[in-house]
Amino acid sequence: MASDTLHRRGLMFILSSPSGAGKTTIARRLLAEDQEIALSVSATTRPMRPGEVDGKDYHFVSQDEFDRMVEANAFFEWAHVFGHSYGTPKAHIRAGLKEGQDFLFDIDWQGTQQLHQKAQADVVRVFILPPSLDELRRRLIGRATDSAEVIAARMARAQAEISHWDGYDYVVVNDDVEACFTQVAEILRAERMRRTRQTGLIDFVRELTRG
Ligand SMILES: Nc1nc2c(ncn2[C@@H]2O[C@H](COP(=O)(O)OP(=O)(O)O)[C@@H](O)[C@H]2O)c(=O)[nH]1
Ligand SMILES: Nc1ncnc2c1ncn2[C@@H]1O[C@H](COP(=O)(O)OP(=O)(O)O)[C@@H](O)[C@H]1O
Repeated sequence: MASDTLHRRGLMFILSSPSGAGKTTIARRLLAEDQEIALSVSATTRPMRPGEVDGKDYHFVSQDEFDRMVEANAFFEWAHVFGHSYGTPKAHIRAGLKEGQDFLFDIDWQGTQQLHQKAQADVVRVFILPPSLDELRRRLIGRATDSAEVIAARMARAQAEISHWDGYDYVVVNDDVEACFTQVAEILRAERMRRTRQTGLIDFVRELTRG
């Protein structure tokens, strides 16, 4: 058996950042260019933004529906962010990981801590920083999806979110988007090669060294 065809477990690739630093941009690009990773589509109670698609970017649900999912233990983790509820549905993820499917999670630091506690060996945590707070504000304004109040609230939260940077395995500054994307893609590539994920390696090495 060639070593590059060995079976491996899927990994949980988490991207977090202060709002506006560019994680959605990087995540969409990764999903478009890498056929082996699928988005973990979160449920949220926040209103849909122009350009977003229900079921693709998020499952947009009412607060009642969200509360029912919490009751039914349907989430891996969930948290309140900017006055709305966000949660990672369990469905498909566990089975997918076993079959070698990688999942991308665009979740905040609270969700990252919870996933890491539950599935440490499968989790890779990447934090994206903006080059400056001024540039972060420019990006939030330039994105033109939020009111002035919402932008102010996101800016007010930015420093608190950045303070969680040391709870991540990798930290990447998104100054030039191409350079940032390349770094994130390289992290993913290297993490896939980790010995502990190569579940077929034990048999391969046994075969290799027999006799
Ligand atoms: N804990 C947790 N956080 C989430 C989840 N889905 C999204 N988030 C986070 O919620 C925050 C707000 O997301 P969003 O409303 O899409 O705005 P964004 O900051 O512009 O991406 C971001 O930090 C997301 O990473 C989830 O399922 N769980
Ligand atoms: N490296 C970059 N340079 C300039 N603008 C960027 C860069 N990365 C992302 N943006 C822009 O900044 C805005 C916020 O990015 P987005 O991906 O929505 O951030 P987040 O998901 O972290 O809130 C978007 O309009 C996006 O096009």
